[in-house]
Formats: sequence, structure tokens, C-alpha cells
Amino acid sequence: MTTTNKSLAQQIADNLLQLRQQAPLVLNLTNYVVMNNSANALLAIGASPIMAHSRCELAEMVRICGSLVINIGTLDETWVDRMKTAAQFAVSADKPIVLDPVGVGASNFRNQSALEIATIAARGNRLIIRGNASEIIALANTAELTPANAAASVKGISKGVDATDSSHSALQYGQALANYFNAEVVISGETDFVIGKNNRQYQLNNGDPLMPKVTGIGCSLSALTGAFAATSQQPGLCAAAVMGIAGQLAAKNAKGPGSLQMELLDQLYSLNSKTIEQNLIAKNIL
Ligand SMILES: Nc1ncnc2c1ncn2[C@@H]1O[C@H](COP(=O)(O)OP(=O)(O)O)[C@@H](O)[C@H]1O
Ligand SMILES: Cc1ncsc1CCOP(=O)(O)O
Ligand SMILES: [Mg+2]
Repeated sequence: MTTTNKSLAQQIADNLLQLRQQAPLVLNLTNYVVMNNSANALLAIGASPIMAHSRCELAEMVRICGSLVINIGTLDETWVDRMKTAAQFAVSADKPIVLDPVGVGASNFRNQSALEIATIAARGNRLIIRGNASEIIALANTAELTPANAAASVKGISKGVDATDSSHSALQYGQALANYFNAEVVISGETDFVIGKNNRQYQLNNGDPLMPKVTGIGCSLSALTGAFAATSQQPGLCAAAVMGIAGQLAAKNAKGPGSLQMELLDQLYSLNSKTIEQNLIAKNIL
């Protein structure tokens, strides 16, 4: 069977196998809240995490990593400077970069910093932006990309790090960002949208409403996107699928947010082609 004839589930399962065989090193400049969740999610899926942000080692770290994940969740002036430096190194080394614009929409500092980092990271044409609906809308607005046909109800004002908009209402904004930065864009929420390159767009309806009750699951999704970016051509689709399916299966066994967090790692670890085939709810919408 050729790749194009394979079902989406088979493609995702193949990419997961490849990720586990290659165990890519994912360099994370991420926030203090989620360093542990993100590292554990990467290990559970089969990747190898490193969290590092010193200027003294960034050049070497970028050289040996398979991908770079930049997450601005607990940014300050020093971190933003490091993130720009890391992005520049990754562009020079032709490494994929994932940007998680955590909390964009909540402050002008976040808006401007995310835009500046994205502008640098996009120079390598290997940028993936993964955010919730409000972050995606706010980042597009900051870049003055407001689509003419966007719904009037759209706010793009993050309630801190949480979304107040639906991912459906962010779709036009995500597409505008994808065009502007020549980037892949993943919008997460009750429904996930993946705006890929080459006119590919996917809608995924896995997941569980308990997932946003645990901090750092969106950040872990961005970290997993980094792992797939190092090893496959469909990073956004694969990461959204495995996180959605693992979250959904984890929620079946969980009593609440505490056990969901633990179950999620176990489900990421044991995900296989059968569970992907049985549970994936995804379609190509373009
Ligand atoms: N209401 C929901 N129903 C099902 N899955 C959800 C829901 N909200 C979020 N998710 C899932 O949780 C994960 C993180 O998404 P999200 O909460 O949007 O990120 P963030 O934490 O960055 O705001 C994604 O896999 C997404 O599909
Ligand atoms: C609560 C919080 N505050 C700053 S970063 C962060 C974690 C956000 O994680 P996620 O976007 O995955 O919910
Ligand atoms: Mg987030």
C-alpha cells in the first residue's frame, strides 16, 4: 500500500513507530509550570527530552537536537532573548521549531514577544505554531492578519492561559497565520484543527473535557509536536491525534484531574496502531 492510499490512522501509526525507533532529542525552552509534564509526555511517547536555556550551551544543544520547542508560558526579558537566540540557531541549523504562544492575548508583552519569536523562527520555513483558539486569534491580530470574513463574536482574549474562544472561530485566523509565516498551525480545543502545508487541513474530535482541567496538557501537545517534527512529515496531525486519543482513553480510567495526569502518561506509552485505528476521529477537510 502506498502512503497516499493508507488511512489517516495507518499513517499516524507508522509515524509513531518511526518516532519510537528514532527517539529524537527534543530541546525545550519551556515554562516553569510544565517542565515536568512535558518531559514525561515526551518520554512516554518514546522521545528524549531536554530542558535547557543557558546562553552558554544553546548553540551546542540546538546542534544535537532533532527539534526545538519554544513555549513562552513564564516569559521574562531574559527568556525572550534566549528564545530568539535559540530560534536563530535552529534556523541556521535547519531544525524544525514549534512555538507555543502561551497566554498570548493576555498581555502586550506576550503578544509582541510571540510575534518577534515567530518572525525569527519562520525564516527557516520549518515553523509550527500550536496554541489554543484565543492564542491563535490574538497572535494573528498582533500580526494585523485579521481575516475579513472572521466571525464578529471572536475575541482572542485569553483568560490567562485558557481559551475563551472556540477552535472553529479561530480557523480563519489560523489559516492567515499559516499563510503569513509559511507555517503549520495547530489549533487545539474541543475540536482540534491542523492547518498543514500543501493545502492540507484536518479536523480531529478526540480528547475529553477533563483535559483542560490539568495544567500543561496543551504544552505537552506542543512538545509532542516537536517530537513528530523531528521524525515525520505530518507533525501537527500526529501529535494532535496521539494526544487526543491518549487523553480520551485516560479519561475513561480517571477519577478526576489528578488521576487523568497519571493515566495520560500510561496511555501515551501504550498507544499502538490498534488503539489508533479503533479510536481516531479525524478527517481531511480540504
Ligand atoms: N473540551 C474538550 N474536549 C475534548 N478535548 C479537549 C477539550 N479541551 C481541550 N481538549 C484537548 O486537550 C488538549 C490541550 O488542548 P487545549 O486545552 O486547547 O490547550 P491549552 O492547554 O494550550 O489551552 C488537546 O489535545 C485538546 O484536543
Ligand atoms: C498555568 C500557566 N501559567 C503560565 S504557563 C502555564 C501552563 C499552561 O499550560 P497549558 O497551556 O498546557 O494549559
Ligand atoms: Mg497552552
